[in-house]
Amino acid sequence: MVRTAVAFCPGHISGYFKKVAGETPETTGSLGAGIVVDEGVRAVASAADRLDVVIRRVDRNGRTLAESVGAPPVEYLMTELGVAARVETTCRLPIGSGFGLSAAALLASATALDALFDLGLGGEGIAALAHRAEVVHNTGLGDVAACQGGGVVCREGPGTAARITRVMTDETIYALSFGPLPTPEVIGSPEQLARVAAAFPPECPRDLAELFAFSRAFAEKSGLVRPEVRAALDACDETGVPASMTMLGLGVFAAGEGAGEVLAGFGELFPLKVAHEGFRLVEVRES
Ligand SMILES: Nc1ncnc2c1ncn2[C@@H]1O[C@H](COP(=O)(O)OP(=O)(O)OP(=O)(O)O)[C@@H](O)[C@H]1O
Ligand SMILES: CC(C)(CO)[C@@H](O)C(=O)[O-]
Repeated sequence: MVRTAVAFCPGHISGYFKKVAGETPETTGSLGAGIVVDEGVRAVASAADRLDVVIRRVDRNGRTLAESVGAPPVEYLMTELGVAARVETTCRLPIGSGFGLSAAALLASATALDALFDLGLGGEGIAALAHRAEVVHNTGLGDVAACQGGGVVCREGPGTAARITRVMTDETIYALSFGPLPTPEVIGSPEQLARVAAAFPPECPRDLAELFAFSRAFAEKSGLVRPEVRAALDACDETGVPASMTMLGLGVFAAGEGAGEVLAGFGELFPLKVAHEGFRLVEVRES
């Protein structure tokens, strides 16, 4: 009999953020706001005699578009937990493009490993471990905290135990990606982080409209907007579509009437719904 555990975690589009450097990974993270979206990462874990991670990106029909082996943050989870497993992750959205997939992969993988080995971590323990893995590997700051639940989220403190407010909406979010913007290059640069901090809006958005307004002002002031993103943002401005840049990726997210039509002209469009819940166990099966 082979026992496998399956878990899922939604992705997170960060609209704006400010790094908070604490004494420990647990007290390090970010303040900011974004949208937890219904596309994310599915992880399947099964016991193995060595650490084995396979990453798959698939199309809408489940056909494999790309596959790679190895993921240091996920391997870190297993080392910290003292377990060996094969973890296969699957996602539809592009990795490294501002959809928070490293965090989603960590939360889904940790949830699956916890269930596979009956570790009894609990939701808070899983989130704390995943957050530590992100911070240690410089692959994110606030996405794990955000993906503990759904909604339009505002994080008011660093780490997974800080205050987070969530506003639900049924609006469709349209996103597209022109390619990756390596997260470590930005959050590992004191100069870039200083510009980000100077651009940070201190208040939480009360609704989706304010999230776009605050995010766009942040994107412009932070100096992170690249030419390909600029062109798509200009097109949205011309048609009155609220839009901003996905942090941290070369991408755009928008909503409202005409958003899909405007962005479709720039590349592969990802229509997304706002997730109503965060990471979760899907099933444990013996076969
Ligand atoms: N789907 C995945 N499955 C397993 N590991 C992943 C996955 N996505 C990312 N990772 C791991 O996290 C590392 C950093 O990913 P990265 O932060 O660039 O992606 P992202 O989170 O999608 O981007 P962003 O932080 O801009 O939202 C990758 O090099 C990989 O090791
Ligand atoms: C730094 C970041 C934008 C990377 O996705 C995100 O982790 C956040 O909002 O803290």
